[in-house]
Amino acid sequence: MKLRDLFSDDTAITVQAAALDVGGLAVDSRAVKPGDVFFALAGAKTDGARFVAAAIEAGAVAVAGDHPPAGDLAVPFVRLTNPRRALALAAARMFPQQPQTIAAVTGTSGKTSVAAFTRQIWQRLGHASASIGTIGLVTPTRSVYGSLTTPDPIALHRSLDAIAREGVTHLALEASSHGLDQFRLDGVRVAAGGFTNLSRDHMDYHPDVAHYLNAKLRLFRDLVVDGGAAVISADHDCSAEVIDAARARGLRLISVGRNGDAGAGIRLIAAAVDGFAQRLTLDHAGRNYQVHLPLVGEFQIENALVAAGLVIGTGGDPAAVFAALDHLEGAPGRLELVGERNGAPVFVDYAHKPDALAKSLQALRPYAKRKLVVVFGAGGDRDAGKRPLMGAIAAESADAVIVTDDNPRREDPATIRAAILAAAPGAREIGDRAEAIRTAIGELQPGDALVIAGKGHETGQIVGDTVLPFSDHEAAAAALSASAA
Ligand SMILES: CC(=O)N[C@H]1[C@@H](OP(=O)(O)OP(=O)(O)OC[C@H]2O[C@@H](n3ccc(=O)[nH]c3=O)[C@H](O)[C@@H]2O)O[C@H](CO)[C@@H](O)[C@@H]1O[C@H](C)C(=O)N[C@@H](C)C(=O)N[C@H](CCC(=O)O)C(=O)O
Ligand SMILES: Nc1ncnc2c1ncn2[C@@H]1O[C@H](COP(=O)(O)OP(=O)(O)OP(=O)(O)O)[C@@H](O)[C@H]1O
Ligand SMILES: N[C@H](CCC[C@H](N)C(=O)O)C(=O)O
Ligand SMILES: [Mg+2]
Repeated sequence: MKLRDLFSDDTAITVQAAALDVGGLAVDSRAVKPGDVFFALAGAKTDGARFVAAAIEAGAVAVAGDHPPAGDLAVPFVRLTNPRRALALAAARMFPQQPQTIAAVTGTSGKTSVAAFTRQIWQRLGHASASIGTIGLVTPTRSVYGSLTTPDPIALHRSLDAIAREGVTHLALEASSHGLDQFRLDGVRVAAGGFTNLSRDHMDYHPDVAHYLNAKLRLFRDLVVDGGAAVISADHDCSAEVIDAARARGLRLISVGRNGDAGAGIRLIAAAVDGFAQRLTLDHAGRNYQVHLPLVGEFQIENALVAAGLVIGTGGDPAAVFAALDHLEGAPGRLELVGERNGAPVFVDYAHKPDALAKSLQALRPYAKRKLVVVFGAGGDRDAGKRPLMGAIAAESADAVIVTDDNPRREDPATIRAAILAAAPGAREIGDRAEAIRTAIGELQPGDALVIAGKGHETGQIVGDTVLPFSDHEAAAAALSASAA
């Protein structure tokens, strides 16, 4: 590919540079291969411009960025006003194939679940379907774990091209606020955007909630294609603002939930817990549908309806879509029932932020006739403000609380636990997560319910820079079999 072909026509490039052959794109000097264009990006920790010499040394044939690096440059420099966006658009040109139908979902909680549900519904409707997000890339034939919820644009466009060539026609993507803010999804042809909810998260990255919401609104303002669909949960304080953003673009609005529009949207008329499932009555386009949703947790109704809306908004037959909800499987580690002791159910959940923890405990209350027990912690090198909030929520909504470690990273784990414990009177402290899980399971009595929150699908405990193998699923299984012996 020629350098010229990577950029929009209004990008100034000398005639000589325009004809350069380009082999690939790189944002990290350590990943540059001979023939690559190096994008020097100013980041949260450092400035890519500092690594231009290293990139050229590694074989970069051109450098792109918003300011030329100091000193003489041995290769052409392409000046860009928005290098992160230009990078994503260049990646879309370098990896041109995409699944025909792409839906993206944002919101503080529920993205992974909605992406998984959307993939499952499409699959049941007969489409080769994939999802990309926190649990990685999942296609009909393979599952590949990735470290980011929304991958960097080079990795993302490479994956889109690869799965399209493998025959995947439908893709559900998670759009994180970091991903939207950093233009990681630009260049993706998004046919439908989904929005679940907004609560406190990532306050270590976004200066305030307005900035956080604005990042999420980029999905509707900038990314969904003209004439595309906007599927918005209508039951929250922020819903009206999101709906306004979608309307301003003239997108086809599908509002869902108790306040959803029963015409174009999906209105939840009634919901009742039925064992580890829920019975729903829905109205859509003048018809009434009965659904048996095989999932625990009221919040999963929101996720299922957003997913249904995304499939309907991209052409799915409503009756087939609602019938497919009866077969949904939860994403791994999202209020997943992993076993029971003395008749008390044990769940693994990914609640690692205040609202998710509140919703998770609220969802499990009907299953705890005696004590609702929670084991959780909070991540190091992440928003410290959420720690006391989560402590207070646990103390208020659970009957027994064990505070433990959850990826302390470079922070002192005891300090993190202390911040939670200060707001959770009566809570016990057991730093070692396996021991905390063993203790909680060992104490379960008939009528209790336990949720082990915060790590969900994760398979490691990050201590310092080391990832120690750890899985709540395995720790719970070991404790359950030990207590049964
Ligand atoms: C804070 C953040 O989001 N950082 C992302 C951002 O990095 P950055 O540009 O700020 O990085 P930086 O370290 O300041 O470096 C600046 C530039 O110098 C380059 N560099 C640096 C060192 C070097 O030797 N050579 C070199 O070229 C870097 O590659 C980078 O381009 O852009 C990178 C490329 O896209 C991302 O990999 C990186 O994600 C980091 C690893 C991260 O941990 N992000 C998390 C917080 C994140 O994005 N999370 C969200 C939400 C999760 C959720 O709630 O579900 C996600 O989507 O996963
Ligand atoms: N619609 C919802 N409303 C409130 N809480 C939810 C909702 N959906 C899921 N949760 C809670 O949030 C946790 C994470 O759910 P999920 O992984 O689907 O969301 P996510 O937005 O992808 O989260 P993350 O940003 O951490 O990847 C669940 O385990 C549950 O505790
Ligand atoms: N994507 C989120 C996941 C947090 C999961 C939790 N287990 C933690 O480590 O805090 C983050 O990186 O902030
Ligand atoms: Mg996720």
